Amino acid sequence: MIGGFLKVEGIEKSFGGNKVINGFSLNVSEHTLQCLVGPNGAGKTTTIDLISGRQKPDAGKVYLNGDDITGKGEHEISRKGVGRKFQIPAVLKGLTVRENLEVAYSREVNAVRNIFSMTAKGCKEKLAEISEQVRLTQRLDVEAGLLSHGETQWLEIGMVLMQDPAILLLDEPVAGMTENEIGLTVDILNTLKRTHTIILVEHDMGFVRKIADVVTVMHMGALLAQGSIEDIEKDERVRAVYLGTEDAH
Ligand SMILES: Nc1ncnc2c1ncn2[C@@H]1O[C@H](COP(=O)(O)OP(=O)(O)OP(=O)(O)O)[C@@H](O)[C@H]1O
Repeated sequence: MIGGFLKVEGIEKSFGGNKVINGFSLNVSEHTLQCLVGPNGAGKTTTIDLISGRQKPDAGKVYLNGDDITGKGEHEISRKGVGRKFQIPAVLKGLTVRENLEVAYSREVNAVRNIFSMTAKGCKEKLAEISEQVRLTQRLDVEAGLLSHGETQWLEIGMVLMQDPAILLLDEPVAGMTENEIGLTVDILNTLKRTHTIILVEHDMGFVRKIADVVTVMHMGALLAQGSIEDIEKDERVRAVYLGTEDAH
């Protein structure tokens, strides 16, 4: 499919009379990694909330592969293939990495599953493939509570992948990681984007430069600019909103 795998059209959201998303639109093509950047309070996380169903838009539309998912519940949107990883890990610390991945697989719900993947794989095969993708093959029998911060984040990505998402939403996945872990995350994401569609909220432009196919800049709940990282870094309007903030590195 060319373009428009996820379409957000003119969404709006207010909290207590304060309009934080103001007619924002987004168009994400299949098998691309699109980074959502912008200064603090620009509305990035709220946008992810509106796509994933955690919040409902006051106006506008959200389509996944042509299917109108606007205002639907979080679970229904998740079943339709929107996989979300939160900033705070939700792994079960007393279970091993393998068990966490198995639990994530069994959470996957009924007949609608695999709607986007033509070859439904068994849990074992899938677990082997995904643990390889998130660099945890050597750690499968380790208790999740003993993992490093970076490994915990990768396990969470793996758990979302076990549910066969059509699109993956990641909110600041490298926050708190070491340089080495960030480097490995770059490799993981650059491999994943060949087979997955990913929207990633990020502050660190150095990281964005290494992974993004398309960069979308939000400012005050609206689209400020969109393009390749080179275009974005040259854009005077983008420079102006980042000027004086520590995000611009
Ligand atoms: N549930 C909520 N209730 C009230 N205000 C909210 C709520 N969620 C977000 N906001 C406000 O909406 C605005 C946008 O917040 P949001 O978290 O989406 O921005 P962001 O671009 O992700 O910022 P950051 O980079 O700091 O995470 C902020 O002013 C925030 O305080």
